[in-house]
Amino acid sequence: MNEAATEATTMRTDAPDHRREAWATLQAVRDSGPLVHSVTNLVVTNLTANVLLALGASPAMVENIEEAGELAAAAGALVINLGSMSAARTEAMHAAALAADRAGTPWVLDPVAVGALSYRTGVARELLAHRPTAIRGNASEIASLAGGDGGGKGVDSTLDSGAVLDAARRLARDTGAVVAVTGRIDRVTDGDRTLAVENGHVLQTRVTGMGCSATAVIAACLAVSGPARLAATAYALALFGFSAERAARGAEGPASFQAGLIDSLYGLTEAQVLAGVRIR
Ligand SMILES: Nc1ncnc2c1ncn2[C@@H]1O[C@H](COP(=O)(O)OP(=O)(O)OP(=O)(O)O)[C@@H](O)[C@H]1O
Ligand SMILES: Cc1ncsc1CCO
Ligand SMILES: [Mg+2]
Repeated sequence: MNEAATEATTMRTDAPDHRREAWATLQAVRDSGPLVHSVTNLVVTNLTANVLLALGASPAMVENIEEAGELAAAAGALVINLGSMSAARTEAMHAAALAADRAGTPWVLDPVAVGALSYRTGVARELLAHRPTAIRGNASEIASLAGGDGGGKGVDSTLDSGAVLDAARRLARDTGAVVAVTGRIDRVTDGDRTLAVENGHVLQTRVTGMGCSATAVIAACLAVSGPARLAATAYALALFGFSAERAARGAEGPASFQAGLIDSLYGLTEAQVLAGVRIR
């Protein structure tokens, strides 16, 4: 065998089979039904709970200071989403993230509109002290959280995910978190390795809370994944994006698309995942 052929064989042998692993991750969520605790925003709470149920996880939205830490310690994973802020929610976010870190509960930060609004930008930076397992945001949010000028229009991005890859890698190295930048192509990095997830549909930009729901799916996958956190984050985004592609085929517009996405996640089969997941 010549050198090039040997290398190709080695690469094939060493490369994880992302499609099979993505299916195994979905099966693990369905089998174990992890409890996913969310401190999230007022817009997306119901959608996020229904996405998690369709996936096979068990959602609980608890955001009062008296209970947030207790649940975070007991849960399989935690989401902290900055979409709706108040002094009381900030306190509950800190209590939940602190408890998760102490208990070893994987937790995911969704830095909604960070960069666009200064109060929550400060809160997001403080929350990093509780060592998030993953951070998922759009390109403007991730660039801003990494310390740059990310722009942003309220909760929407004004940048492309590919344009902020260096910032994402830096944020991952600085925090120890897996960083996922979503957009047409999702980029997932641990600061060293980077995966690109090519699943998704443009209709996702016409329904609120698609990013927030993607964050919750990441949390559910991290609850069952063990140490392979970079891959689990990419699988979550691929499963969610592929479900969106399937839903878009039968949709008449954003409303039927949203309903179809929940149905599509619920019904995903092994054959569909093996044919549809696109990660490189
Ligand atoms: N142009 C696009 N084509 C395909 N998929 C997309 C596109 N834009 C976003 N997505 C997908 O939509 C989901 C949400 O990503 P997005 O970056 O829009 O999040 P977000 O801005 O945080 O959303 P929100 O704040 O409304 O929850 C991801 O799964 C992503 O892959
Ligand atoms: C529209 C909106 N406003 C605050 S949070 C949210 C949901 C999408 O991030
Ligand atoms: Mg968002």
